[in-house]
Amino acid sequence: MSASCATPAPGASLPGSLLYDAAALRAIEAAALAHAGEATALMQRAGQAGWRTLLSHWPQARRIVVVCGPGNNGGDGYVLATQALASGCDAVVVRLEPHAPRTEPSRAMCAAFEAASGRIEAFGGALPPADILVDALFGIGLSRAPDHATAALIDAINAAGVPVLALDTPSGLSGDRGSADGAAVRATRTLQFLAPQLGLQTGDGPDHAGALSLDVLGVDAHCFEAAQAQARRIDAQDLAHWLQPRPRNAHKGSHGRVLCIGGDHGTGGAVMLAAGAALRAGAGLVEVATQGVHIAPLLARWPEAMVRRTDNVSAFAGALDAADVIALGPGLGQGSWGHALFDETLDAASAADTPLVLDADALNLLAARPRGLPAGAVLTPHPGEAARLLETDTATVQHDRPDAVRALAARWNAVVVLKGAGTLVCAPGGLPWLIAAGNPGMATGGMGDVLTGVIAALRAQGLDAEHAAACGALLHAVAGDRAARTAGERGLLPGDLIDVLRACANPEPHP
Ligand SMILES: NC(=O)C1=CN([C@@H]2O[C@H](COP(=O)(O)OP(=O)(O)OC[C@H]3O[C@@H](n4cnc5c(N)ncnc54)[C@H](O)[C@@H]3O)[C@@H](O)[C@H]2O)[C@@H](O)CC1
Ligand SMILES: Nc1ncnc2c1ncn2[C@@H]1O[C@H](COP(=O)(O)OP(=O)(O)O)[C@@H](O)[C@H]1O
Ligand SMILES: [K+]
Repeated sequence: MSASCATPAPGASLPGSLLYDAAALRAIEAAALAHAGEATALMQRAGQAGWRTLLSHWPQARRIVVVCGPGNNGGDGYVLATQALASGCDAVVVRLEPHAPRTEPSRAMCAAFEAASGRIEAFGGALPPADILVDALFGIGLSRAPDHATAALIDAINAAGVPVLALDTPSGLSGDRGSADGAAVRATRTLQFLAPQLGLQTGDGPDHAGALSLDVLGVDAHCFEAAQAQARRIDAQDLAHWLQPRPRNAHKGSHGRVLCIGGDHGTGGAVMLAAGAALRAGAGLVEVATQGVHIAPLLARWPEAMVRRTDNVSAFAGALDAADVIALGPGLGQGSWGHALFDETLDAASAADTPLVLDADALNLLAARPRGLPAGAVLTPHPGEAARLLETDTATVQHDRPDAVRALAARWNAVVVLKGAGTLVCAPGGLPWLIAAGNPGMATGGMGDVLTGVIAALRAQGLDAEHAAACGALLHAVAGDRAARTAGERGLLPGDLIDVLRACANPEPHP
């Protein structure tokens, strides 16, 4: 195979930044306390950072209502409320009766607030009038679903119709998993402390966390060495890491040959989308094996593609042999035609060690008839397909997306792209990648087919399976964002992404 995109050498620096879970944050906190001493000092810094964030985003706010919980997250809230009072604002703390402070530092911060004549109100079903609400109910110490009374308080925050600034975590959301077991605050902005949490950026995380800020609370960089990262976050800036300018001496053979297989009767568009995306993402040659009826429309749209009619399987054996990468699944269906192509393709790819990208019905067929995959296969399930591949249900996958993607990669010994808000990409035993791009306009039929073509094209251009999947999911999401910028998210079509793929696949090189 060719190499017009290069996988970084082992040991080379990787793009992006690290994301953590609560256990890692506790480890950072412990390291920080071992050096900086007082827990109250960190809490002071957290509350002050909260106040600075509030002032910079809502400088006009005068009536500030801080909802405090029983732990140290509540302690941060008392510090913020005390700062607000000192700045001449009207600051009120609201809490549930059982949520009086339970930790030493939060008791001290509550006492300081009261000593500054701060007012504490018990929540009786309605919140006082406010210009902004501060959510200091629970942070990383959330240990169970909120009970009835707490859920009523969270509902009141969400119904208040004013901006909500969450401290550390939107209360009720798991910052580890990106899901909530019950009521959860929907914040306008979340100020994270010490290090960013993975759960705020995948699944339900983005809808609950809103915009994200981070304050490292002045903690020394070496304290982060104690923490085990949970994911590596990449965004549009990171595309240039993989998509560097091509060598001037390149030829079409340098960029690999992709074979897209799929498109049973009624779903021919899927394989056309995959093929078009593979072309626009830079594959040197794209061949399509599909039902004969789709060939004319396919060539009308993509005359650059080569086509193979596969009314019977033996008709495309030569294409299987010639391919550098095979993308199997878009529009494949689960009928006898799809079954036969699935078996034939997996047999051929296993015998020749040809890289595979499996999507859609190829994943459903795989789940129904499990078999080993050739090394370096990429699977691109949405949560429903992921559930079938894990023999569970979609809700269980979405309840803990980081766990699901790791389990899928281990179960199938393949690189897995778990699609949806905050797409996660994981190689067996590896650190997942979090794709910090994409938008709900992409929740339209056919978007996944485009992703399949993009990943296959990058694989054909020389990236290894993990990097082709990570870079491909990122490129696809960045194209989705670029296409949405022109006319909005609603009505965004897979073809709109293909139209902008080329512009996104040629980023300015980093200086
Ligand atoms: N990690 C750090 O270094 C720092 C932590 N700070 C703050 O401290 C927070 C963590 O503090 P804690 O460990 O005290 O945890 P939290 O304040 O997040 O919550 C734990 C408390 O809430 C209770 N609780 C948990 N789930 C509940 C539920 N569903 N219903 C009712 N009660 C529930 C627990 O029993 C415990 O009393 C962080 O999120 C952050 O806001 C900051 O003060 C500064 C530094
Ligand atoms: N809310 C969202 N935020 C970001 N990306 C999304 C969102 N919804 C869908 N997408 C992306 O759009 C694509 C949809 O793929 P898929 O569900 O397989 O669609 P289809 O099977 O119709 O082609 C995936 O890449 C997914 O990550
Ligand atoms: K909170």
